[in-house]
Amino acid sequence: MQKPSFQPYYVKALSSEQAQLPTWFPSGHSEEFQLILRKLFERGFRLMRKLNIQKGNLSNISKNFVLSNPQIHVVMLRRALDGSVIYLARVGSQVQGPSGFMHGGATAALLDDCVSSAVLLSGPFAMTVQLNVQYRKPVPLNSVVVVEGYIDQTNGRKTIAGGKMYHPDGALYAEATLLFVKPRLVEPKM
Ligand SMILES: CCCCCCCCCC(=O)SCCNC(=O)CCNC(=O)[C@H](O)C(C)(C)COP(=O)(O)OP(=O)(O)OC[C@H]1O[C@@H](n2cnc3c(N)ncnc32)[C@H](O)[C@@H]1OP(=O)(O)O
Repeated sequence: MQKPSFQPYYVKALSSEQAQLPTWFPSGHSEEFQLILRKLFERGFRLMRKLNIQKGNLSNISKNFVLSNPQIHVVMLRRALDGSVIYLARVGSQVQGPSGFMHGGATAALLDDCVSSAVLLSGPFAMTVQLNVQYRKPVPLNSVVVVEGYIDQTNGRKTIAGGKMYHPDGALYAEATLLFVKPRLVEPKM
C-alpha cells in the first residue's frame, strides 16, 4: 500500500481496538480494520485536500460513547489552520435506524461528538445545550462518512458551532448547528 503523496499528517485511530496507529498505517490491527482504514484514507484525503487541511494533530482524547463504540470506527484529525476537527468514520451494520440506513440518533451523536471535540480542543470545557440536525440524505450502513466540526463564534460562556457529515465524495448527509455553554460552577473531567 502506497502512502498518499502529501504529508504531514499525524493520525491516531480511535476504535474498540486499543492499539494506536503509528504515524501511518497500523500493523497491529486486524486485516479487516486495516482495509477499512486504507479505504478511509484514500477517499477521505481527497475531501480533506478540498477542505485545505494542512495538519492533523490529536491529543487528550477521551473515550466516550461514540469513540469507544465498536460499531463506529473513528479516525480523527484536527485542522491546524482553524482548529476544526474531522472525523473519518466507518459506520457498522448495527447502527441501524431505517432498514439499511444509519439511525438518526447516531448521526446526531457523531455530529455532536465531532463538534464537541473541536470546541473542547480549542478552549475551556463546555457542554452542548442545543443540537439542531438537518438530515439531508440517509446514510447507508457499512459505509464511510466524513464529519467536520467547527466553531462559528464564542461570546463569553457561549459558543455557537456547526458540523457537517458528508459522503467521502462530498455529498452532504447532514448538517448541524450547536450551542455550547461553559458551566458556571462545575468543570467535569472528560
Ligand atoms: C475529544 C473528546 C470528545 C468528547 C466529546 C464529548 C461530546 C459530548 C457532548 C455532549 O453530549 S454534552 C452532554 C449533553 N449536555 C448536557 O448534559 C448539558 C446539560 N446542561 C447543563 O448542565 C447546564 O445547562 C450547563 C451546566 C451547561 C449550564 O448551566 P449553568 O448554570 O452553568 O449556566 P446557566 O443556566 O446560567 O446558562 C448560561 C447561559 O447559557 C444559556 N443557556 C443555557 N442552556 C441553554 C439552552 N439549552 N438553550 C439556550 N441557552 C441556554 C442561559 O440562558 C444563559 O444565558 P445568559 O448568560 O445570556 O443568561
